[in-house]
Amino acid sequence: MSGDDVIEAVFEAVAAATPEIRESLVGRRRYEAGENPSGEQQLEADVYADQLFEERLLALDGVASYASEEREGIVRADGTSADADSTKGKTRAGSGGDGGDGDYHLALDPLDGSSNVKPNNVMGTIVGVYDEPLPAGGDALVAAGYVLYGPLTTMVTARDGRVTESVVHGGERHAATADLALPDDPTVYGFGGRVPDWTDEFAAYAREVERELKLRYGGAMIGDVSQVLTYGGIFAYPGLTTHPNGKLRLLFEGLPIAAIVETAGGASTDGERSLLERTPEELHERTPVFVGNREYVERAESALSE
Ligand SMILES: O=P(O)(O)OC[C@H]1O[C@](O)(COP(=O)(O)O)[C@@H](O)[C@@H]1O
Ligand SMILES: [Mg+2]
Ligand SMILES: [Mg+2]
Repeated sequence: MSGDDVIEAVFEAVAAATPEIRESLVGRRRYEAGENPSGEQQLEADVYADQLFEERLLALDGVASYASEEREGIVRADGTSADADSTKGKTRAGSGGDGGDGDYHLALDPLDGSSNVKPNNVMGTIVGVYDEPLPAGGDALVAAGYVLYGPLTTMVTARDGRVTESVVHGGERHAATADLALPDDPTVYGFGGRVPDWTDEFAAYAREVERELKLRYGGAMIGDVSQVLTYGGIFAYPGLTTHPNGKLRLLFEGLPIAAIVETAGGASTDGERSLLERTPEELHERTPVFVGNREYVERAESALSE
């Protein structure tokens, strides 16, 4: 199986699981299941989606391992697992012992914005396809995609320098926009974190942006980034005075979303450099995230360096 075929099979399997994910929410909307490795409350829906994707994706030829925001360690296709500590600071040479025959390693946020399930607002699924054992960096990210569970189910994928949006119906993708690009005249912004926890530098930047763009913030990164991809603008979950690395996870959220936005002609930063230049030291490492039109990303970088 060629690399392209494996990536296609991964996206196809993610799309095929979406009717079951939507259906699963009916009975799993309110029940809390524990905490994830980042110390956040998990819903039963988070756990269900994680298990479903693990099962479906590890069954694909060419997939060596699976990691997700909802579990501590990595599961390999050969049935072995590695805990998060044993992956810390690992050397990235070769893939021997990292999952058997497959060349691809998947990092998923099974349900992004799952706190939106209770109020019945949008949420997503994020997938990053890496050609090195996890935790790998932007240079090893060969494809990325997300599903948005909104009034429609849509899927956006980035690979080979192109971003495609599809409508998913009955678990199958129907191409809607073959070459998605960020609009040149940005109109929306969405910033996460409590305003009192913003740094002075970020607050000053936010004041400027507020005067130029209109607020669109829904509490699921995928929904907020979809606003930016559609209308142009900037999404940020900045470092906070209380949490300098913000909330979002580099491997599961920051890198795939940066790859999608950059491929669509936009830019990303952690405040200092493109997220795609980063390699996480740890599986669940957090990072500030800024994605959107280049002008707004560059202005964020200069505001934060003051
Ligand atoms: O509730 P807040 O602080 O606004 O945080 C919202 C952010 O948290 C997230 O929900 C975190 O993702 P998960 O739901 O996958 O943990 C992002 O999607 C979103 O951008
Ligand atoms: Mg998330
Ligand atoms: Mg999640």
